[in-house]
Amino acid sequence: MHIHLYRSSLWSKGLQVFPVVSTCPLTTSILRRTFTTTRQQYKAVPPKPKMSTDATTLKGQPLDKAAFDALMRRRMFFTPSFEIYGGVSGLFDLGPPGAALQSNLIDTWKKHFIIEENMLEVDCTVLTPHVVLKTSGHVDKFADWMCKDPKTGDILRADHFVEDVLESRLKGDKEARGLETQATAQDKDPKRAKKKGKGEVAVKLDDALVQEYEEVLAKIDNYDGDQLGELIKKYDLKNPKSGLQPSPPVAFNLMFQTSIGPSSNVPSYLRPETAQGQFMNFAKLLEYNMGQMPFASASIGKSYRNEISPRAGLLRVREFLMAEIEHFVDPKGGKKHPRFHEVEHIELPLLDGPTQLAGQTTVKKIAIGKAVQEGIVNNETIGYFLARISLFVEKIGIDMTKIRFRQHMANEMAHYASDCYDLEVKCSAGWVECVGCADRSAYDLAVHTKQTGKPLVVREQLETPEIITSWEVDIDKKKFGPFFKKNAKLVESALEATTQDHREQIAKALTDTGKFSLDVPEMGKVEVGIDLVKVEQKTRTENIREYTPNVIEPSFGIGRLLFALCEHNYWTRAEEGGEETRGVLSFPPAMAPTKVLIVPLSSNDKFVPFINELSRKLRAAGVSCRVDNSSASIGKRYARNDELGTALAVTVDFQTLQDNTITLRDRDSTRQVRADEDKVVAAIQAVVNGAQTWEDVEKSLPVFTQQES
Ligand SMILES: Nc1ncnc2c1ncn2[C@@H]1O[C@H](COP(=O)(O)OP(=O)(O)OP(=O)(O)O)[C@@H](O)[C@H]1O
Repeated sequence: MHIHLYRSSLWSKGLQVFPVVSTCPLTTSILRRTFTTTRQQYKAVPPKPKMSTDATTLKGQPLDKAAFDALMRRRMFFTPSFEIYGGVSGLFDLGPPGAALQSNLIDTWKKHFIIEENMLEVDCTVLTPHVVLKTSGHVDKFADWMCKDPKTGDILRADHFVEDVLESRLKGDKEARGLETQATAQDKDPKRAKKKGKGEVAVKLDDALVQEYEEVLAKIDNYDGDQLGELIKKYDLKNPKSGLQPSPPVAFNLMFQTSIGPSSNVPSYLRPETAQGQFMNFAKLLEYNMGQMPFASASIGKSYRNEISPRAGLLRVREFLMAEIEHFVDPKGGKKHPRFHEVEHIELPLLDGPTQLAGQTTVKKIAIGKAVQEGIVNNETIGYFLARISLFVEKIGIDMTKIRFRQHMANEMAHYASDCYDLEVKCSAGWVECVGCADRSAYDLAVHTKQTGKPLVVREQLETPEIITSWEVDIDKKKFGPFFKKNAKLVESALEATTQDHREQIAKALTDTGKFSLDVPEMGKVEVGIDLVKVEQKTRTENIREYTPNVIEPSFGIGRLLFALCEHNYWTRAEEGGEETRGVLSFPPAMAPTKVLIVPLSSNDKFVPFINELSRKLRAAGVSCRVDNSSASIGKRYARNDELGTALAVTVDFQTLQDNTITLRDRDSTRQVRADEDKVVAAIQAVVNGAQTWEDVEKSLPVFTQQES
């Protein structure tokens, strides 16, 4: 979650733009596992210690990252795009289970947000003209800091570079201290122990320096380019590849530029977020909503960012799916939310800005109602969405002990935002921002209104009329038109878009000098005389209140959630006393890529009509199923599907042909029940739609015991 800092801290700075091309074929490692075992013998076992990392699996085992990654590739959850040509860094395709998991995630998202909150879903274009993104500030300011290795030419994202080197030094310090303790305990010379470390990796640091590094890392998102440059110099941070300090950080704009049409004269970009399309349609959406406020629009679609250093699989890529909500709210009255009372009791793990500024990462568990009351969260609407985000990630199966809501620090926050909390999820790659939830204030609607002269505002009938005093622009059309000729409309639009403060300044300039200077976006500075325009303060009675709504924006990265979901639901089991372990992905049934595996005992033709009929019934019930009639043993077929996260398995055997009974197996416990086909189909439906758990099924249908080998 480093981009916001640099992007936001660049809002007021000039940028240099560097093209970055990076290709990096991804290696594929495949772990083959074979086993024969019985269902009673399965149990969670830790993987071989040499492969362990700090991260843990669903069952608290140390995460065997290599085995997890191999499973993701082997079962084709996702795969590098264009791999037969060597791949392109930061581009991935989803395979069948990954695509199905993504569909289920989106489906749950739509139900949880769009349907539950009556949001207005839109689907806007990816291609976005230059003027839109220039106005929104992205052309000038949507950038990260990058530096270059003077010898190897490596392009490094500056904050990642600082972070990586400091973390590696801290790791080395820990190792050196560990070795020292070990050596002291064994009454050996600690210096000898230290030598066991590799270069920088096992060097003991001063206690004060350790504290300094930890403080820098705690607020790594809070530094701008100059400050990152200073850190590189101060701590003499070197690229391990060359042993040299990289060049001072410069800003790199992350948008992909293109042009629309054959003449290439309409510059445009691939959108870096879906939000702008929603803002473009604000006035029509408000009308569609019959002028009623508050309301929210929502959009699911691809966004594109030319990331400096894509890494960690799906976590930082150059093309990704976003699900974004723009909730439009009246800024008057503290941005209350009509349904806040429904969520105010929900406790959320919050890491607020002041805690981070103090160099700490302590999370406070606090009811969202209290957090809003105490001002830890700025307003009810943002609080409401934080709670709803938390309920959503719980529903899809994220491990709730591995989440936190981290507030942006003042420097990190975009200048238009009054508050911003990210949902961060702990993965093997550390804490990863999966959802941003920002209060974008009136910024976007106001800048687009100013640029286009189209009022993106709400007009509200007032119960009691208001007496308003305001600065009004009075144009002498007879002189104005002939004076500005074809540019008259442009100058008039720029005048109409001026704020009250600006008009007051114009009035003063007219009184003092008889003229004023006006910025017209398409023309630059234009001088206007008092003979053409007057600006005076007038008083009127208003029956209508006009305001620009504020926007609260929950913004979800679907790929990051998908990856976190896989990691959090992964664990391994093995036969008792055996060496072999196998992966299981324990997704909640509603998220499972395939709900049911159908396994005929053998390839005997007699099973075919029954299997066809069972598949038809399951499909008719809206339950996805796959038949595995391969020649592998039943145990192997189950194992393959445990790795795919398939929630349930039905076995069809010779007894089925006699009495129409089938067995139903639960992926997580490997336990089975046996009952009449219709009863099993009903149980499957109940488990998949969340009406029953496996325990409920075992209470209502006879338990069945059989070997899985
Ligand atoms: N390069 C990326 N790859 C995958 N997902 C991304 C990427 N950039 C952003 N996202 C997702 O989109 C969401 C909203 O985008 P936002 O602009 O808030 O991210 P960000 O703060 O720029 O992220 P980061 O700081 O990690 O680059 C993020 O929470 C994240 O889930």
